[in-house]
Amino acid sequence: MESPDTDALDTAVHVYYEGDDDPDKCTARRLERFDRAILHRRMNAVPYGVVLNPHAEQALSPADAADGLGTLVALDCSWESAEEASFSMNGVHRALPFLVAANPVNYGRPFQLTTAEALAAALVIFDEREHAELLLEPFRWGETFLTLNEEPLRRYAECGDSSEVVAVQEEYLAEE
Ligand SMILES: C[S@@+](CC[C@H](N)C(=O)[O-])C[C@H]1O[C@@H](n2cnc3c(N)ncnc32)[C@H](O)[C@@H]1O
Repeated sequence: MESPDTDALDTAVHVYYEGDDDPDKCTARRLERFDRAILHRRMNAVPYGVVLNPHAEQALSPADAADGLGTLVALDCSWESAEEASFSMNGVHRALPFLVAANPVNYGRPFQLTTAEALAAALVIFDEREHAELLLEPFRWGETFLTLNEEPLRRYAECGDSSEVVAVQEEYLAEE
């Protein structure tokens, strides 16, 4: 698999890597290996951006693309250590709306996405579908994530702000 032409990608993808999860299953390390994301092992090296934080009060929307100065940040750690206090990076913190995981560990489970799935979802919401496809290319289940969430992702990407995203999300939650 070739490295992507990074000049063609708009949003820069960064990950703060805590390294407490199973290294063989870790999606952040695979993103780094295939030049899909930049990993940081020190918190003070993480750039300012939109921080994907499941504890954030506000849902991610297309309106956040400009606030993050073209930078997306995820925290790669185990779910056990992903408590609120771990998300101390500087930036605009946002939670992803209802989406389901496609990875074999959590297939079909809502909200608890891998780092790669979360970053790809944010890119689609920021209208960077091709970038999301490239990011997920190194994963067997990558395309499945986009197919499984095709409709909600398209609808979230059409929203104007966070409250519209939450209104769309309510429809999916009501079906659960
Ligand atoms: C807790 S780590 C788990 C990583 C997993 N070990 C892996 O290999 O991908 C997943 C990260 O993806 C992002 N993420 C996942 N689900 C999210 C959601 N619903 N809202 C916001 N960010 C989310 C967060 O940055 C979170 O810390």
